[in-house]
Amino acid sequence: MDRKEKSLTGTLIFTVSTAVLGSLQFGYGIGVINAPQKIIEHHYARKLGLVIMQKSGNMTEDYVPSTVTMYWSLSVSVFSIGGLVSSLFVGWIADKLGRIKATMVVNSLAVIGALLMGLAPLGQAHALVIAGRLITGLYCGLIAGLVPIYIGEVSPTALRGALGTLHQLGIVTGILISQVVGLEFLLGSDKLWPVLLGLSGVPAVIQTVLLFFCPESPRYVFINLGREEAAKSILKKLRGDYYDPSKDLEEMRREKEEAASEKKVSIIQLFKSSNYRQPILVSLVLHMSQQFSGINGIFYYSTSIFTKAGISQPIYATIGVGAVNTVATIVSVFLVEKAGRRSLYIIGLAGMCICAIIMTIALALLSSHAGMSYLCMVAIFLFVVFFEVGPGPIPWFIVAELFSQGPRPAAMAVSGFCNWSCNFIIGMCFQYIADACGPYVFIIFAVLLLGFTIFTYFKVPETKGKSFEEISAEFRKKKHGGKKSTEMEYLGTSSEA
Ligand SMILES: OC[C@H]1O[C@](O)(CO)[C@@H](O)[C@@H]1O
Repeated sequence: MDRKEKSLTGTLIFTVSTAVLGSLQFGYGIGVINAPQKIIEHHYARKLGLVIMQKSGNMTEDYVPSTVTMYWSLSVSVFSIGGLVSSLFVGWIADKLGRIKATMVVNSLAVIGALLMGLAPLGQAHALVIAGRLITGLYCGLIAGLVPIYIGEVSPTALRGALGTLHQLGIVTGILISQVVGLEFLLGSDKLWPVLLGLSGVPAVIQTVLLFFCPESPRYVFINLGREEAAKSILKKLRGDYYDPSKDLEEMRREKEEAASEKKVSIIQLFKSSNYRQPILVSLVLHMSQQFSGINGIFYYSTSIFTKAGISQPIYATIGVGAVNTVATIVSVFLVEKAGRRSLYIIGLAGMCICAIIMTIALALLSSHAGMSYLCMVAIFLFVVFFEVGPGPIPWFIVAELFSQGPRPAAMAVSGFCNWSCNFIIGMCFQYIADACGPYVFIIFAVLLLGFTIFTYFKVPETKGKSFEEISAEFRKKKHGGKKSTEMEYLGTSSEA
């Protein structure tokens, strides 16, 4: 491997750090709504003129009227609906405006959403928060696709996985920040919750300013716009003055020629063409496995799971989950270029499967055996660690690796849509399944995780350290010469880089 290919230049670090401000905001949007639930529900009730305290005997008890619960549920879930809808437009906006301008335009949604939520107490709070969450969701659906596309296209091959993992690191850091600042004695109070929700627009403003100093994706400039000289000077900026970009340019030139015969690939063509059938299947199953691993069962309901498991300070245990999640993702940044995507994915899923079984045993024996609450807590922490080893970060960037410039944006859109849909399903159903299955809820995820592990073993290719061209060349070779055909045949000639 060319040593220079691995070197991180100041411009590359600056560019990728600017991009992941979008991921940070996505994470903040996921996490921010958990802690202040009670406080905001009370605010809605007061504004709506509904009584929220009830006297029972000598005690005054909390009572949340069903209208308030309905508005609250909507405030939470409308975010995913926004993400689900907008994720389908990622490809269109990324190609229409380019990666940088698209991100700038999309940032305006983040600011509008934040303003609506931050100013909610001045009007009909519930309506403004719901509208703000919807617009923030629309923003997140787009940014969750734009960031990995852009990072994948500016990164050198040898660092594509490590830098791609930074998207997930941004997400988990955003979740952790929102958990901490959402504590009641910080911003999760009756007075400051609008600031807590409104803060979500700040990274978008900072990012928009910084983006003026970031180069456009060289692949977009060359392959989509046909400006070879401009792409060359961007590559020199990103890789350093002494870097010889001829190899990259040659690779892009071939990809451009292919793209010319291939034309733009729409979402429908992605499903129709047999060339894309296998990679789109792998992409969708990976995103499904990320969400149906049950990770958000933990993230959305950890406080109630910890309470059931008998942990005394559940809120802090939840923040502990956020912290462990962040540390594990940092470790993953360093592992992904060493161990490879495929092996980390298999280890991650299999590890989560074992943890889900341990969690089930611990929850089932909770009342009869001392110490089970600690076993349960350890299993939850390890479940999260295994998630961030592979299933957390990899689906976001491997889709960009499995497709060339033509179908990449459409593939990202469909995969993002799949991720949001599965996330929404878990968010809506987990509590009902947990109520129905009691301590056995995680058995369902253990079974799914086993299935996903087997699928990964047989179907997911290794992409570490390979250029798009190398990947497809290797598989063409295997297709024609090897005894055993491999799953990578599907990259086919027309989807090559
Ligand atoms: O770190 C956990 C978080 O990561 C995601 O899967 C995104 O990659 C979220 O859905 C989840 O809340």
